[in-house]
Amino acid sequence: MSKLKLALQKSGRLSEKSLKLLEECGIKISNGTRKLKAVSSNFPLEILFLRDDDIPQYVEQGVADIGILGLNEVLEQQKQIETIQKLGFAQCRLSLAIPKEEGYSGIQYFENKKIATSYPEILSNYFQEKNINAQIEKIGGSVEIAPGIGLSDAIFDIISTGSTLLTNGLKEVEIVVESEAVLVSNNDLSDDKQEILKKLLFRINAVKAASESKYILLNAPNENVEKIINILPGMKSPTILPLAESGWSSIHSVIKEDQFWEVIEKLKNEGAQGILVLEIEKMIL
Ligand SMILES: Nc1ncnc2c1ncn2[C@@H]1O[C@H](COP(=O)(O)OP(=O)(O)OP(=O)(O)O)[C@@H](O)[C@H]1O
Ligand SMILES: O=P(O)(O)OC[C@H]1O[C@H](OP(=O)(O)OP(=O)(O)O)[C@H](O)[C@@H]1O
Ligand SMILES: [Mg+2]
Repeated sequence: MSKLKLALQKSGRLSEKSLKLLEECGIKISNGTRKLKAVSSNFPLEILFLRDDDIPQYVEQGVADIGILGLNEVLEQQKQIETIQKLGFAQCRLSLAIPKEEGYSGIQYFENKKIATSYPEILSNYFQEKNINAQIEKIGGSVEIAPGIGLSDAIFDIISTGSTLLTNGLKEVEIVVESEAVLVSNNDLSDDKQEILKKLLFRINAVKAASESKYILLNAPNENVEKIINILPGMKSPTILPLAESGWSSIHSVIKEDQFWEVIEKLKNEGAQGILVLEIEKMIL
């Protein structure tokens, strides 16, 4: 039976979380992660550990069938591969940043300026779109240091917390790309490999949905149940069970992580008590 070949970053920002995702999908990797190749003992998957920059090329050529890497790298390399799923980790953005003491009134600032970046393709496309003529200086890393040493006027690089910018006396002025880890695939997978990919995606989606949601239980006086149900979005509709104490009900539902605090606030205002919030391990929609 054929195996699906998955390329992961060998070591770096994506490695640990990529392996954790596989683990949460119930996929065991038998011979450790130190080697450059590993196989799963309970899923038809073979794993190749590579530099993340090499993944698009290997997936395009079919050396690997699928891969996990940052959307930023996928967009920069423009290979003939398909981006099939956002994975919800390694969130960052590709932004333009300038020395913090400089005034900034808009994208025209960059006209005739020199910008250091490891993402020249994305940046030159962006400037072309905005009709800006600028000089792009490609460098491999430590981009934030470039203005400070007189190599460039500005930078275009990855920002997450902004602390690297701060340390180097820079400020973010334009967000160009919002990025996160994605799953990419070769364009011509065989039918049996597509079947395996479908099974893998089913598991990934269950893990992802669960991590984006919480299970909520609360008690409420019966006369407020109607109002509370309207606040809870839920998967279908909430479960309502009578409490031993008459006139009270227990309500169970699922809420989205990003609506969480707002929903809790409203529930309390409608008389909800004993609110419990639980992690969900897997969620099959
Ligand atoms: N500060 C950050 N916060 C969140 N995600 C980040 C951050 N920095 C980078 N990333 C994401 O993680 C990916 C890998 O980053 P990393 O720094 O490990 O890459 P690398 O140095 O190119 O590694 P490699 O040695 O494999 O080529 C980036 O392409 C980006 O998508
Ligand atoms: O906004 P921040 O949270 O400070 O993150 C941004 C920094 O993170 C990445 O570098 P990383 O720390 O991975 O080191 P690297 O330059 O060796 O890749 C990126 O290249 C930025 O320099
Ligand atoms: Mg790299």
